[in-house]
Amino acid sequence: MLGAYGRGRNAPRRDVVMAELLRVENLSAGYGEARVIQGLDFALEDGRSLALLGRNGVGKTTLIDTLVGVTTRFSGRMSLGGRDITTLTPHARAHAGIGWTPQERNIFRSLTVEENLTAVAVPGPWTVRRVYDLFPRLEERRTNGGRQLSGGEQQMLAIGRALMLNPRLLLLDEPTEGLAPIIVDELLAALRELAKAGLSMIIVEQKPKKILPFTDHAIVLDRGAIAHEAPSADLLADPAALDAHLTASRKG
Ligand SMILES: Nc1ncnc2c1ncn2[C@@H]1O[C@H](COP(=O)(O)OP(=O)(O)OP(=O)(O)O)[C@@H](O)[C@H]1O
Repeated sequence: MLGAYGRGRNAPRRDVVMAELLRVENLSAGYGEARVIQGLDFALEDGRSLALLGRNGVGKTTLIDTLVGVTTRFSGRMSLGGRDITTLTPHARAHAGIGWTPQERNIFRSLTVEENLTAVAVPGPWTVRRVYDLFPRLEERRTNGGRQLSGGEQQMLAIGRALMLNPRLLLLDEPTEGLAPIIVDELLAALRELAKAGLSMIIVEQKPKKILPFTDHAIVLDRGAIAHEAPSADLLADPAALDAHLTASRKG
């Protein structure tokens, strides 16, 4: 039987199995003795992007921080490109390919924009030139110090710095939080471009409609567990169901 696109010589191969990039198994973690995320299982294919959704305080940041390696892990394992990274230090995970822009936008405030980008560079497809093409504002501000930048420019620089590490997986924690609408639009356009270019990403966001249009898959967290997961397009097509998943409280 022919698939929906048929199987002519140039028809897209819909049966190609993509390589798995990230696998998380039975992951429980938190801070000190407190368990915040519990028994999480999910995987992400290489070149795909994941929207991590959920209300305040459900554990989205804790999951990101656990992937980075800065929480207390109680159980479970994580692998990146088939390599077990569960017990690696945050530094070693960065080296293994995990890029991270935390909510606090970690940039060197005393360095210029360009120094921020070159200070962390690892050879690969992402160069200062390519970061400037993605964020033209940063090129205009290349000699400005980090503390002279607006909140939006700092966020662009934080993402640019993470890209300069040429990560295999980019983790973005609420990249548009607290920014002016025009900057939010610019940032979302850049993230859409990154997704289109096939960069693997996990993006934390409170407002799903911002990122569902360009991510592949979505997970809704509730009280530290996966309450729902679906293709982003399915959630976008059914706003009532999405709202129900976001507001529902898990029983038990
Ligand atoms: N450093 C910390 N030490 C102790 N508990 C923490 C710490 N950070 C977060 N928590 C707790 O962990 C729980 C989940 O917080 P987390 O920041 O992961 O949620 P979130 O879904 O990212 O929410 P938000 O959108 O508000 O950031 C909350 O109850 C929070 O109080």
